[in-house]
Amino acid sequence: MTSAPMDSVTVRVPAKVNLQLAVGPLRDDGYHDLVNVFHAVSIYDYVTAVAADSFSVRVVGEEADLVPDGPDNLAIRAARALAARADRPLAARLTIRKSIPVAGGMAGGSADAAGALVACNDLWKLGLPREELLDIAAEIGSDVPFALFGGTAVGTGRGERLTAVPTGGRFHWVFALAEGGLSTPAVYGRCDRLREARGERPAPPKESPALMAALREGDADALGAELVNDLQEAAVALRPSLAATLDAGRERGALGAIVSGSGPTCAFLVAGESKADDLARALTGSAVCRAAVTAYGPVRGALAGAGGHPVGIT
Ligand SMILES: C[C@@](CO)(OP(=O)(O)O)[C@H](O)COP(=O)(O)OP(=O)(O)OC[C@H]1O[C@@H](n2ccc(N)nc2=O)[C@H](O)[C@@H]1O
Ligand SMILES: Nc1ncnc2c1ncn2[C@@H]1O[C@H](COP(=O)(O)OP(=O)(O)O)[C@@H](O)[C@H]1O
Repeated sequence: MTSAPMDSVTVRVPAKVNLQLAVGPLRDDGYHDLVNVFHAVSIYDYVTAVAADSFSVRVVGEEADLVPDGPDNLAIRAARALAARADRPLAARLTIRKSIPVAGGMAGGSADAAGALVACNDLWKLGLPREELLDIAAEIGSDVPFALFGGTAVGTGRGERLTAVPTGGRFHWVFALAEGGLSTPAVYGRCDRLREARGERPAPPKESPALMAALREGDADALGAELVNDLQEAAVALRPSLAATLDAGRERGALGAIVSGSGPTCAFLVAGESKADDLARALTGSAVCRAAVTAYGPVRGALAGAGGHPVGIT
């Protein structure tokens, strides 16, 4: 977090990829119980809050035109919820600088909500503690608490109840960005229907011990083999071209290839930085994606600088 001048606060918030996304049965409230292993990666949105007499939001960046600038914007909802919790007027000028792909399965909207919470908490000098910010975050969306938390963490319940996961070292990634997004509820819905059609009754989701061991040991080969996403089949059913994107990464030596969350971004785990550069170059020149970018994880969440981040993560 940087604060210059005094009445302006900028917060950097990371994207996520899901290393394990185990989806349980549909609950009565319309959500699914999950074991959601989140991993924060070095693709960032920046949220700036500036002191003002009224409230306004500006979104800038490559896909800014795809982001709602009204009450549906998750950052606006977050700022509003924070002001209500603190019983103070909603007054600030927010600027959201986007690099996280929109509706890409990398939780960019959640990142902006987390950024707005931390930036406004600081700008308004509310001093709300980490636990209270996490609580407000969970009201905004299932993925928002993790954008505050960062690092690598297991989310249970809807994905909002977090426990940090220890990791050994840094993992290198390539993300193949797609043209156009996928709707998260539509992907969950397709997952349910595919299961119903097969007569499947999903078991309660369980953490993968092999994945946890690979993370602890910093073993990228083992991690690549253990990546799993229960939403992948549904995302590919809705966007069949993703099968070729995943294949393209596998054929070019990725240690693991997976749809990120509800997609359509595809994530490739690779053996190091230079392999990431090579794969990103190869995918960028191919027809299987709009663009490919490199990143590493784990990185800190939006609470970094507010005393909330796990130690030892950049
Ligand atoms: C799939 C995941 C994986 O991390 O993220 P994305 O890949 O979209 O970023 C998340 O579960 C998305 O979390 P988020 O985008 O915050 O979802 P929410 O706003 O809470 O819910 C949007 C909708 O997704 C579905 N949903 C979400 C979470 C959950 N545990 N079960 C669900 O069924 C519900 O249909 C819900 O109405
Ligand atoms: N600040 C925001 N940035 C991006 N999308 C947002 C934002 N606020 C609300 N949205 C809405 O949330 C939807 C999902 O966006 P996003 O969080 O980027 O993707 P995903 O849920 O796939 O990770 C978008 O289609 C958009 O309409």
